[in-house]
Amino acid sequence: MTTPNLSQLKNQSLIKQSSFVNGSWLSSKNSFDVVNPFNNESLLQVDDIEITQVEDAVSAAKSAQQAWQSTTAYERAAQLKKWGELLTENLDDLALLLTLEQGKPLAEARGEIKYGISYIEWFCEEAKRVYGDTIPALSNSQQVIVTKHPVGVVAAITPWNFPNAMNTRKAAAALAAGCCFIVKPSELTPLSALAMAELSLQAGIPKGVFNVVVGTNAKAIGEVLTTHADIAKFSFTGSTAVGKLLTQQAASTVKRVSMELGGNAPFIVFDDADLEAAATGLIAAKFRNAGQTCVCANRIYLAESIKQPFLAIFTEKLKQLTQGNGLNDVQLGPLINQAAIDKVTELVDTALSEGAHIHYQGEASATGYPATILTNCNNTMEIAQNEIFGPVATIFSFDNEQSAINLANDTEYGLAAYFYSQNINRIMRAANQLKFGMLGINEGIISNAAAPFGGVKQSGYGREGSKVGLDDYLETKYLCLGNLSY
Ligand SMILES: NC(=O)c1ccc[n+]([C@@H]2O[C@H](COP(=O)([O-])OP(=O)(O)OC[C@H]3O[C@@H](n4cnc5c(N)ncnc54)[C@H](O)[C@@H]3O)[C@@H](O)[C@H]2O)c1
Ligand SMILES: N[C@@H](CC=O)C(=O)O
Repeated sequence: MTTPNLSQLKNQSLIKQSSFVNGSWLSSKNSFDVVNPFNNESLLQVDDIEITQVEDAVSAAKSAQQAWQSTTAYERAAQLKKWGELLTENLDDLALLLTLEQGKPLAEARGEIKYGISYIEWFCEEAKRVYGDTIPALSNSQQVIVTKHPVGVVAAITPWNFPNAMNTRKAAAALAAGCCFIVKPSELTPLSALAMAELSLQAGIPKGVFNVVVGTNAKAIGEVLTTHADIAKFSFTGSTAVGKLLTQQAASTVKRVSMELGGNAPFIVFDDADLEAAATGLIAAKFRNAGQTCVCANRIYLAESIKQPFLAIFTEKLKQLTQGNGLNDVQLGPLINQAAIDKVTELVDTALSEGAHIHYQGEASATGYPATILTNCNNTMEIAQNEIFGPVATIFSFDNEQSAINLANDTEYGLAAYFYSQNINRIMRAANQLKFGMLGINEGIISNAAAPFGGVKQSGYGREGSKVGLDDYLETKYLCLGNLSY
């Protein structure tokens, strides 16, 4: 077994132990441990930011805002490009750091870093495409022009499950639009964000433009970031429960708000599906990051007529996945911490008491949860209405197309949904009726910087990535020029 250790990083300058504000590394009185989820050992102690230092970060971003928004889109794009290139040069180290603090297998960590970089690459191009409008006027003596402007300082809070990409997806859009940015990553995975800050410094991004505040007092830090009058926009990725609270807080100063929240994705296999392709898609959609992904399949609806053959193929594929230390050749890493294991255990135990059966269960490492298939599930079970966030596939069945769609929509969430069918008419009927922001149709992996990522219902609002991804960071101004004579 490989011994997890930060000393394995080739570029030791990526290992940072304190918040990054105004181009400098802050020190504070208290510190906290960043723990490797595979063995629960401390990787590093990181300074726990003081609240006055979070306020300093806001002041730094505010001071840098005018100069940053006065740069041309081409200048901002060049700086972002350099940042992205440095992330690429350090891809191996960033992936190792990510696996050490988050646990996902190294191959997935590499994939996440590339995915994170793809947002930087995308937004440095989109920066050059912030267009306005001219609109036909009400009279010949008028000209009507619409211009776009950065909203101002942006603050963000991000989760532990994608410690790189959830930061670049927001930061690259904000910086490209001309907004200075402060992010509070999860206290469970601050090291990836701090390594990104070091590379922003090396890329020459001016001080105050990109700031990272790390600390354990999420509530107090969150209060500053959601209520400070000098922050114009707040962007959150995390659970729906915390998102609701932060939305309320941000209302006190009427901030622009984006919410990328939890999901409860249905995965429907219709009777005309290619079963082999559907089982491969389900392995990807369910077991990516050991099931700890907002778009992970959470409820698997199988047409009664294909249930047994599909389960046979799916179970065989699942048996091939190995679990353990993400630094070794495994497909399933640990869960993030004991609380996550306890939550999955409780959901499974409750489902069993409500009538579910264990169809398959693999072996788990001490800090993982075994890959599990539960059959005989129904929508009234607690496990059907909650994000499992673990490697547990819950199997439901249906007898006709409309009931599958109705069951899939029977959730307060609306992030992603998946379905497999080879009938184009059915595909269009289902696509039109499913109430989700993103659909994987005969596809289990939908992440793409060029596509609009986001949900409906209690999965939030706003879209990240794509040609609309800059909109949340821009104000629209209407200019009505009158009394013209020409
Ligand atoms: N929709 C998306 O794009 C997307 C992407 C990734 C994760 N998620 C969701 O994130 C959740 C998993 O992440 P998590 O467990 O880190 O979520 P979480 O909501 O517990 O925490 C997210 C962030 O919020 C902070 N936080 C927690 N309580 C806070 C408070 N009272 N005030 C201010 N900040 C607070 C945490 O420190 C962390 O940085 C899942 O629900 C998942 O679906 C959604
Ligand atoms: N997996 C998502 C992030 C949510 O967890 C993505 O692909 O962007």
